[in-house]
Amino acid sequence: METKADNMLGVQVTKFAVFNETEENYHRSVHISIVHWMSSHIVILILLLLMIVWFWFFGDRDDLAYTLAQVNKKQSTNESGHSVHAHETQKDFKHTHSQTGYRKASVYTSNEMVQTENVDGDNNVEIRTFDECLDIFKTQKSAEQLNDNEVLMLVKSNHIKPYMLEKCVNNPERGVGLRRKIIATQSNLTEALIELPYIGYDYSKVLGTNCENVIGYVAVPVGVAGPLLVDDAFYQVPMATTEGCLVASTNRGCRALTICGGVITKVVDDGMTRGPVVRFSSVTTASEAKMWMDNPEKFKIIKSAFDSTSRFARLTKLLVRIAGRYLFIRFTASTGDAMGMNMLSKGTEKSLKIIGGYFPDMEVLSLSGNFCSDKKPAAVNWIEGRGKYVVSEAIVPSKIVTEVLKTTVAALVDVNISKNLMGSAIAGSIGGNNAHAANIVTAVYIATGQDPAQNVASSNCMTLMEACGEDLYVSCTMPSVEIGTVGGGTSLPGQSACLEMLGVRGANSQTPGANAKRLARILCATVLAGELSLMSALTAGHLVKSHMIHNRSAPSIQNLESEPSESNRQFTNCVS
Ligand SMILES: CC(C)(COP(=O)([O-])OP(=O)([O-])OC[C@H]1O[C@@H](n2cnc3c(N)ncnc32)[C@H](O)[C@@H]1OP(=O)([O-])[O-])[C@@H](O)C(=O)NCCC(=O)NCCSC(=O)C[C@@](C)(O)CC(=O)[O-]
Ligand SMILES: NC(=O)C1=CN([C@@H]2O[C@H](COP(=O)(O)OP(=O)(O)OC[C@H]3O[C@@H](n4cnc5c(N)ncnc54)[C@H](OP(=O)(O)O)[C@@H]3O)[C@@H](O)[C@H]2O)C=CC1
Repeated sequence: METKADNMLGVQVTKFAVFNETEENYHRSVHISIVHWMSSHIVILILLLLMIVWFWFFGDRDDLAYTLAQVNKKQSTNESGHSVHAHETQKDFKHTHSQTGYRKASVYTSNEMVQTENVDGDNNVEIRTFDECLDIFKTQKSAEQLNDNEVLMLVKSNHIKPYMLEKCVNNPERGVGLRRKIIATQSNLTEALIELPYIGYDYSKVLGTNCENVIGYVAVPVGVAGPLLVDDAFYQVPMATTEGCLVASTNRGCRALTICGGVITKVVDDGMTRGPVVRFSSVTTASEAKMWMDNPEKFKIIKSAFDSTSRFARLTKLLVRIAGRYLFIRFTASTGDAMGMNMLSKGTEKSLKIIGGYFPDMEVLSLSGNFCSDKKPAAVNWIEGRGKYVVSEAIVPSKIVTEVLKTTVAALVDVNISKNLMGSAIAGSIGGNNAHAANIVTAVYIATGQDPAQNVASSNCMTLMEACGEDLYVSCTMPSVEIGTVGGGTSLPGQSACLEMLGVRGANSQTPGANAKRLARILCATVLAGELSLMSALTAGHLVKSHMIHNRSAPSIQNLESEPSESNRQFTNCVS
């Protein structure tokens, strides 16, 4: 018979309860167990030391730092009953390996990312008096020398605005961490924030450019579609998405297009727009002002004011519409490599001041009067264009249509007419004569730091398919691609890496605007790839099957269903 008992060291001591066992025998068995326990731990320690030495010389030290931090964390969790102060641990990572702060952040477990477990600050750190802290803050004009508790005290007393924390402590990441503590306490969000990472991001690039009141960042997976042959150059196109199947599909389109000799693209027009609304005292002065602005000589006066606001923005056109005593003036300008919305706003404001000098009764109601039209569905962008006006085309041999796309030329042409032309007409669509241009536009926009809200007009697209002998002629026309390689989110670390992949990062020093145009061409060619693949899947009846495989096999989704359907089970089994 055998029983087990736990001793104080946590070692399980096996005690043989024999009826005639003596006290001495029992003590001997305890000693033997302790010696066994110690020797096995010594062996583990030696192995650990050998691993450290190996990693130090041959391995990725960053991973080693991570492993050691895990061990430390476990120890301190055991000792204190709660997790270690993650901030310190992760700060060490950043110093160990400059590039890894960013990389490691994505593999932190929930507990390592949490900055809110001690929401009132560090209780072990001494706090100076309120007056002392305020005096330091005021004389140094900075809260850098104050500890977290002291900074939080000044926030509570309204001496530091929570949205100014980064500036006040002169440390963007510390500022973000402090803000998380504040909102965790105020709004009881400690648990909610656990899985929102914030460590290891270069917030110095964000401040004043991309986001305010920052509490972290959301990671989006980036897939790659390619190689795609566009105008005799090969590209690997980054796509940030959470829609399983989208990258696979675009990749299939890229494969078909690249085998068949690639895509030809052209940018046929280029001009970002801003359309203010102004009001006059009567239709008489409003119409006089319209005629004045339509006069090419007067246009020169407006242009000179507009162009003075930027080294790159150049006014090319004015489109003036009258509605009673209101005028809607659509300013169009080329904007170099920038998408150009800030530039257009700046130039338009200056121009309106000049126009106001000639028409004193003109009242500027709003710098944006929705005639631009930015981030809203509008026919004006479809008809007049906005940003880059791009077209792409390819001829796909019938053999590739059959072998790579698993369909036929006739079926594609047929479904393109009934779905993308007739179906969109029936739906009353404007700019939506396509299958899923928005899918590709949005994924590339998120990856490359474009303004994702501009997927509205940027996704305007007409997909055309025709039989060309036995082969397929396919084209995409996109009149309003709002895109840039400088400004906005394009200089953030991950986003600029994606632009670099395409060879279009930043400003083109020789020909300003060439990088943005190239990016627009690559986008239009990638849309063509996406259109080709989805249209093929639809004609072949493969849409649902492929989404069950690529879009629904994560365990998290399966757990949502108590009883998986027969088809789900079938496809999940297929994948595993
Ligand atoms: C999923 C496929 C591509 C399978 O398509 P398939 O032909 O069965 O795949 P395959 O295994 O024969 O591979 C063919 C090629 O596809 C690519 N490919 C294949 N698998 C992968 C993968 N895992 N990762 C990367 N690339 C992949 C790859 O290029 C591969 O070539 P290979 O390199 O093997 O020689 C196909 O069924 C498909 O394209 N389905 C359509 C899915 C789609 O386009 N979804 C988009 C979203 S739908 C939507 O949101 C819009 C909608 C539908 O509502 C709009 C509307 O109203 O129309
Ligand atoms: N204000 C608004 O109405 C709206 C703003 N936005 C936001 O606007 C931002 C984008 O504005 P945008 O005007 O594109 O960018 P920016 O505001 O960043 O302006 C671009 C800056 O880059 C400079 N620059 C340097 N090299 C070049 C080059 N080769 N080509 C063009 N510019 C160059 C420009 O110089 P210079 O100073 O000489 O012009 C300018 O200062 C995004 O964050 C977007 O989300 C979006 C919609 C509306």
